Amino acid sequence: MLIYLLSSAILLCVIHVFFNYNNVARALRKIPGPKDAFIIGNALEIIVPPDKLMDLGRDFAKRFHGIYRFWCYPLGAVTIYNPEDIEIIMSTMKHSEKGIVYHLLKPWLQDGLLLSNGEKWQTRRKILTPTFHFNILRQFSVILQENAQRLLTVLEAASERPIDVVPVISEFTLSSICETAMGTQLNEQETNAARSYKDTIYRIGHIFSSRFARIYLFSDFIFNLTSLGREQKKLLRIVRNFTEKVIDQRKGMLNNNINSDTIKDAEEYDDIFMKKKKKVAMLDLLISAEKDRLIDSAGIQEEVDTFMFEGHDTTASGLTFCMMALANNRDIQNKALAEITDLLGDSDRAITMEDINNLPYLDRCIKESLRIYPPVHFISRKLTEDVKLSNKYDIPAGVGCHISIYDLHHREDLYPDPSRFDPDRFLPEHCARRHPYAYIPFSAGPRNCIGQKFALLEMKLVLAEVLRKFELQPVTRAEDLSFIGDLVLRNKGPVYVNFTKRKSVATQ
Ligand code: HEM
Repeated sequence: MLIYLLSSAILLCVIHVFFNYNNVARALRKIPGPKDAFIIGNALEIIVPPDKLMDLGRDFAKRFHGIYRFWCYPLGAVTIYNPEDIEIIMSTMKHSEKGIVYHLLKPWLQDGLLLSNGEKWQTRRKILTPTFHFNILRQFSVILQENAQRLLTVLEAASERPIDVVPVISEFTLSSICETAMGTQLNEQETNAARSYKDTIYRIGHIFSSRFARIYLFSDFIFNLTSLGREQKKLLRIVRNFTEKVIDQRKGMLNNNINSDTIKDAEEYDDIFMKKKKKVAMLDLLISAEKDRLIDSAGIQEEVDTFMFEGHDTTASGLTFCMMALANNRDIQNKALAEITDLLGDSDRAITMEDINNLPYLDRCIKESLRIYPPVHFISRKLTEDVKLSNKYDIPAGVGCHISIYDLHHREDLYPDPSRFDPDRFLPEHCARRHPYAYIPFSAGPRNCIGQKFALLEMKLVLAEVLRKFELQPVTRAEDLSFIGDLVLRNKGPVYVNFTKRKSVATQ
C-alpha cells in the first residue's frame, strides 16, 4: 500500500514538473498571474460561469498592472494592456496570426479578411481597401441615411416610453450593412429568404456568444456533438444559400450593366456606378476582382460573410452604448445638439456626409463612448516567435497574447476617473499627450479595422439624426450594466433609453 501511495505521489510530481517546468511554462510563470495550483496551474481560476467571465477579466486587470498570464498545460496566454507592449505586438505583421478564440468563427467566415494571413490577406486587403474610399463612402451615406430614416420611424412609434435599444439598433445596422455590402435591401424586400437570413444571423450571433463563454465548447469535436453545434451547421447552410444567391444575382446585374472589363480603382468604380445611377455595393469590387482572377467565388463568399459579421454587431454595440451615455449625460447631449442646430439651423433637410465632417463635438462623444464601451473589447494573437515586451518580460512563441482594449481604455493613469463620460478627453491637445496605442477601439497597425471610416460615418449620421428629432432620457444607467463574455461588448440584459420627440429643432 505504502509503495503504491509513494509511486502515485512520485508520478504526480513528475507530471507536475513536466507540465509546469518546461521552457514555455518557466518563461510564462515569471509574468505576474494568479497562484499556480499543483499540476493544473490556473485551470480552476479561469473556469467560471459564462456570466462571470467579464468580471474575472476586470478583477485580474485590477490585481495586476498592465500584464498578467494564465497557464494550464498545454495552454498559456498573456493579457496585456500597456500601450508600449500593445505597440510591440500590433505594429508589425510578425504577430498577426489570430488567437484560438477566432477559431470559433472559422466555420462561418472561413479564410475571409479577419481570419486570413500572409499573401492571401495582403491580396484581399488590397482588393477591399478602395471600398472605403471617400467617394464610395459618400454613396454609402445615402443608403445609411435611408436606413436612419426608417429607424426614426421605429423610434417615433415607440417614443415616450423606455425602449430596449439593442434589437432596434441591431436591425438598423444589419439592414445597413446588408445593403452596402451586398446591395440587398432586407427591409423592403421582406421576402421569406431575407427575413430568414436576418433571423439566422441573429441566432448565429447567439450561438457564438454561448460557445465563447464555455471553454469546453472550444473543441470542435465536442461542440459538433451538441445541439448548438448541430443547429449552427443548419444555420450556416441558410446563410450560405442566401449570400450565394445574392452574389449570383449581383454578378448577373453587373454583367448586364457594365461593359467595362474590370474596375481598377475607387475613382473608376465610382464613375461607372454614377453614370449608371446604380447603388454601389462592396460586393461589386470583389466581383470585379474575380474577373482579374485575384479572387474566386468561394473567396467572394468569405469576404461577404466577413463584412456581414464584422459590420453589424460591432456598430450596433457602439451605437447602443453611445445612446445610453448621451441619455445619462444631459449637458453633453445638449452640447451635441447645439452643434447640430448651429450647423443646420431650422432646416429639416437630411444630414449629409459633408455635414458630418463639421460636427467635431459629436465626434468626440462617439470617441469617448468607444473608449468606455469598446465594442471589440479584446483581440487575440497567437505568437509564432518569442517576444520581449517593454517591461522586459519574455513571452514565448506558441502562447496566446490577448490585448485587452477594455482594460487599456480604463487605465486610471491614461484616463483619470475612467468611468466618467467626458468627450473633451479627445480634444486635440489632450490626444497629442497620449501614447498612440493608448486608444485603439478599431485596433491599430496593419491589421486595423478596414471598416473604421464606414462605422464612424454610420454612427455619426444616425446619432445626429436621432438627436435632432428626440431628446434621449435615461433609463438604464452605467452602473446597471453587467457585461457578458462575448466577442462583442454586450450587456446581460436590455439597454433602455426613453426617446421623447422634440417640438422643433429650432426651439431647443
Ligand atoms: C464600431 C464599429 C467597429 C469596431 C469597434 C470595429 C473594431 C475592429 C477591430 C478591433 C478589429 C481588429 C480585430 C482583430 O485584429 O482581431 C477589426 C477588424 C476588422 N473589421 Fe472592424 N470594427 C467596426 C466596424 C466594422 C465595419 C462596419 C466593418 C465592415 C464594413 C468592419 C470590418 C472589419 C474587417 C473586415 C476586419 C478585419 C481586418 C483585417 O484583418 O485586415 N468593421 N474591427
